[in-house]
Amino acid sequence: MSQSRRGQGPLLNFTKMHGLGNDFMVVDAISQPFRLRPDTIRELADRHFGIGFDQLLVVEPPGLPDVDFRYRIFNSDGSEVEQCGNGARCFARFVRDQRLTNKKVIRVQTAKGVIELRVGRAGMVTVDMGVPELNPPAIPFAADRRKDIYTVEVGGDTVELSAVSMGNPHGVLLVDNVDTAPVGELGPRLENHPRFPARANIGFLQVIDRTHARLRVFERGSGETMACGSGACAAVVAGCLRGLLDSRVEVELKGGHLVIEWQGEGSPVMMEGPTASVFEGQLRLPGDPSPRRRKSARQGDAKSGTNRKNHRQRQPVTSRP
Ligand SMILES: N[C@H](CCC[C@H](N)C(=O)O)C(=O)O
Repeated sequence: MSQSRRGQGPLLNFTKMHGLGNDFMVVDAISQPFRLRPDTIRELADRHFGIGFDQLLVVEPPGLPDVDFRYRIFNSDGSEVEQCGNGARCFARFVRDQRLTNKKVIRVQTAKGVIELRVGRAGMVTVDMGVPELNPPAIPFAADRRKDIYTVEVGGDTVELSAVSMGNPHGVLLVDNVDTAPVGELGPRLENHPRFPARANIGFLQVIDRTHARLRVFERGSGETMACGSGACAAVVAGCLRGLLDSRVEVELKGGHLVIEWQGEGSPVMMEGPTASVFEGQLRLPGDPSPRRRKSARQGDAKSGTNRKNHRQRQPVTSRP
């Protein structure tokens, strides 16, 4: 955290967790006030100057009658997103470790719908990731009609990919060998391709046989990660649509294996995998302006709007009242 931003604010308790090396800072925003600006999230995500994580996961009180918690997800670039599969498994373990619930079936509200987390033995968690969305406008992906395989022009090359939403957008390419796939070169170009107006997570899928696959994912807002749960789900959907995979697939990612099941269109994708809790920490957040400065700022605002720039500052991320 930059020297000038060193915290004078409140202490924030957090837990560092991962799902197959896809790592998270997890915050209970029920038992403690939570307020982080996107630029602070970026600083905390830095693996040299901050805590270091792929995503920040926030536990909030439920916003709907039939759910247990609200689940918010922020990429390391500070962007808030709709879904994180590996994070959902860690979320389930976190809320039980923190005694926020003793349920083994936990319903959580995400930005794109409700998902169900089932806690198993030895840190294993199964997630009902919901029904994949294949209609281009809902992904979102620019196409005149829905196809199983799209042709996309990128930087003078033509690639074929499938487009799937698991609540978050994914493009999935078929490759002969993930070890030699152009993840670093094609990943960022497709992540930011204009046909993905909300950007996208880009999966590179190698089919071993009808029940085994290998996958690397260049994630939207975080770059290549050791594993991507929603990416594994999207990749199995894409492989099934292409007639290459059966309904139950073991997906090998850099950080380990997930089991993905999908019975076909209209049915939910089920993901099973491990969770790990690494350490607990405390962080002193950047202080707000001192009461005196804050008062003068208010006066400034009240007086002449001289602090108008303050109104333009991007709103901090705060837990819902
Ligand atoms: N980068 C993703 C969010 C995290 C997804 C991934 N970590 C997972 O396990 O699903 C996005 O912007 O949609």
